[in-house]
Amino acid sequence: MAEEVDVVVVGSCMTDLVSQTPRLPKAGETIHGHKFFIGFGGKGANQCVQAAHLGAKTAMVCKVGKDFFGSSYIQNFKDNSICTAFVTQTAEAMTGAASIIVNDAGENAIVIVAGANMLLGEEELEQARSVLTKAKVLLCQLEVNSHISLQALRMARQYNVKTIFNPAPAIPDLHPDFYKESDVFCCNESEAELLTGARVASADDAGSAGLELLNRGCAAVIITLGSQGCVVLQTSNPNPKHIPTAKVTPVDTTGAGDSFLGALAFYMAHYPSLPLEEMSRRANLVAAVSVQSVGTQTSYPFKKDLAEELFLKE
Ligand SMILES: Nc1ncnc2c1ncn2[C@@H]1O[C@H](COP(=O)(O)OP(=O)(O)OP(=O)(O)O)[C@@H](O)[C@H]1O
Repeated sequence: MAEEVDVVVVGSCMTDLVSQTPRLPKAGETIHGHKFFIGFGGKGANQCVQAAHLGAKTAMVCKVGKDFFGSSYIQNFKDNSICTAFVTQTAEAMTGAASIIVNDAGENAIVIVAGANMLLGEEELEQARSVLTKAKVLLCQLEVNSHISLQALRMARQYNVKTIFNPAPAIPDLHPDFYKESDVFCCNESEAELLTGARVASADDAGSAGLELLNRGCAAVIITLGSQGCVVLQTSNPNPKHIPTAKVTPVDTTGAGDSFLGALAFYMAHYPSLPLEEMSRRANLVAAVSVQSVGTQTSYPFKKDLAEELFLKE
């Protein structure tokens, strides 16, 4: 099993509990909503699911609660052909959950309880060592303890596994080694702003912020720009390259960034000789499909839904 995995994600799982209401309740108030649904989310799991939908052999290293949500999440991974050998269940905390209220105007109020995600520890990383050090790509974010993400990146790098780090949700005092351990450091505009202190409102701004991040020691930087696609910079070619995405009518952009990252991991694992700009162009097009339907993981396209040109060797 371990030898077969292309993409390993060390990261989070969250159950989204979504209520749709006419308006957001005030403190102490009870109101009636008109719809409730449960979704599978969490940045780590989302990215893993997108990579799997494109055909990558994936494994998730994460922790869920010994509860109904944790067991359902494990089944969700299995349904998406993701290896669950390194998904552990704990009785010490509940599965991570996001309680989301969305009003008719599309505004929301969200409470996230990271729960079991924060209990993912060094022991679980050690148990996953065999798979993590033999994979082609490791993908990490910041929805688990940051020292676990950093340790996973270090472990992968020692074995020449390509690393993608997504500093989300962003923290202002990011450990400097995160840059050095990243083959690709990929963030969105607001994360780039927080990390550099500079405003990022255009592709040009993203180029300048990207250069600053690149100078902190990563091999490449990608800043995603929503409907404007992304900007790519590499130490081998530090001139920022703006890569536009498809012009589409978005229906729900939730999780677009995770779709992009999952797709990028797939391309780095399956087509390692493609230039990073070309991988980013294709990841843009995959994410552009995801914004055209509702939901997060449920909006992520499969290989069969996409143009053949996205799977050409060059
Ligand atoms: N309106 C859009 N039209 C086309 N592509 C889009 C659109 N929004 C997002 N994308 C695609 O998704 C990628 C990631 O989007 P974005 O930069 O908004 O990430 P994000 O802010 O992390 O998203 P989210 O927080 O919603 O997951 C973009 O680089 C682009 O390829």
